[in-house]
Amino acid sequence: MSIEIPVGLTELLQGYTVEVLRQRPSDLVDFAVQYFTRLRDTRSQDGASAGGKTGKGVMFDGEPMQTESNGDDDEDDDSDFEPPPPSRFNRRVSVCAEAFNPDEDEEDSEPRVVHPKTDEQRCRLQESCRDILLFKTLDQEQFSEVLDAMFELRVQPLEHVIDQGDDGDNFYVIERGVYDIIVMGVTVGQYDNKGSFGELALMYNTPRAATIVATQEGALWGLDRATFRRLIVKNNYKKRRMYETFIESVPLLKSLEANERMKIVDVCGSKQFPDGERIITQTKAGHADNAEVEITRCSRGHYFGELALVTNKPRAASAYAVGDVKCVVIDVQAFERLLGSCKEIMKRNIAHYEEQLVALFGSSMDLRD
Ligand SMILES: Nc1ncnc2c1ncn2[C@@H]1O[C@@H]2COP(=O)(O)O[C@H]2[C@H]1O
Repeated sequence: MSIEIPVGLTELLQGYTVEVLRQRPSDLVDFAVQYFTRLRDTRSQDGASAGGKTGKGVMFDGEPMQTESNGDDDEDDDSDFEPPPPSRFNRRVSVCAEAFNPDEDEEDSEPRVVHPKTDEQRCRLQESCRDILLFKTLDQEQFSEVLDAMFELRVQPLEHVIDQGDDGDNFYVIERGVYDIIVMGVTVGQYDNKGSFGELALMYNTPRAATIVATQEGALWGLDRATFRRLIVKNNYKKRRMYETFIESVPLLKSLEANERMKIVDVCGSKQFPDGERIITQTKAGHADNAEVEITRCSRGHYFGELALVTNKPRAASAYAVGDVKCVVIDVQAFERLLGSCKEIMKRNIAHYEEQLVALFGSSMDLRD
């Protein structure tokens, strides 16, 4: 007898299973009722079918859980010096739950992975990696090792680069193409010709937290799990120590749990700007004569750049470095994922911005969403 599996059943059950593994509910049936009710409500609200677009709302309200090792060591066996580009169709399949402890990581003993590249490829790769925050704390030698290990990947429209629930095989940097981010069947965001994804499963040894689908033909650079862990995750460990005290002192982040703050450290990078350099550029029409007027000055522990992300509107002001400036930066997807609970605090600040504008210009701009 042949049994036909209905389209979508596997993804549906996989989504549920991933959430169970992440949240470990005490009652699986109650949890299933909540999970599927929420899924149905979200879909009917958005009027979208599975994978349909819903704008920028974030469904992901908890980070993947870090679990203890099950002692089941199924690491990739990357013993070749020049391995063929890892296949997207030959993925790690078991749910891996190793504990995160870079100091005990045995991957240090693995040989270096090198995918030879032409000069032209290396140029394109370097350009794509220029603004990748996770690479910002690498020293020159480590960065060069990362570039050596990366491999080129062409993707076709509708191709799933990552499926939610899978084990993490690679980290990806976008060279070009637009990619949907889908969580539990709902599109929660999009990468548009820049950025990177696929770090969470490799950092925390958890199943993939989202599905990533190419909406058009595109090009990516992949970095294998072993190299990612050996260089990026280990470096992040040091980064945690470096930024811990600073992040703890930022008033906005005080409402977060300590482990939530550490996740911000994991994905943040630092950027330096010389005196006078423009850090963000106003893209929203300003006041009548368009002359630039200083509204305020930010100093250590303050934040800026959040308004456009909270309101989904163009940048309402420019920011310039006064003296040499070092900023801690996170990208928009991490902002959505990790700072959701701080958004209310940020929104409260909008009233303050509006008051500043009224004081300066006699009227405010429409800053709200
Ligand atoms: N809201 C989101 N929830 C989960 N993952 C996201 C989200 N936005 C972007 N991603 C990326 O999607 C990737 C899916 O694989 P990973 O879980 O390894 O890492 C994830 C993140 O890099």
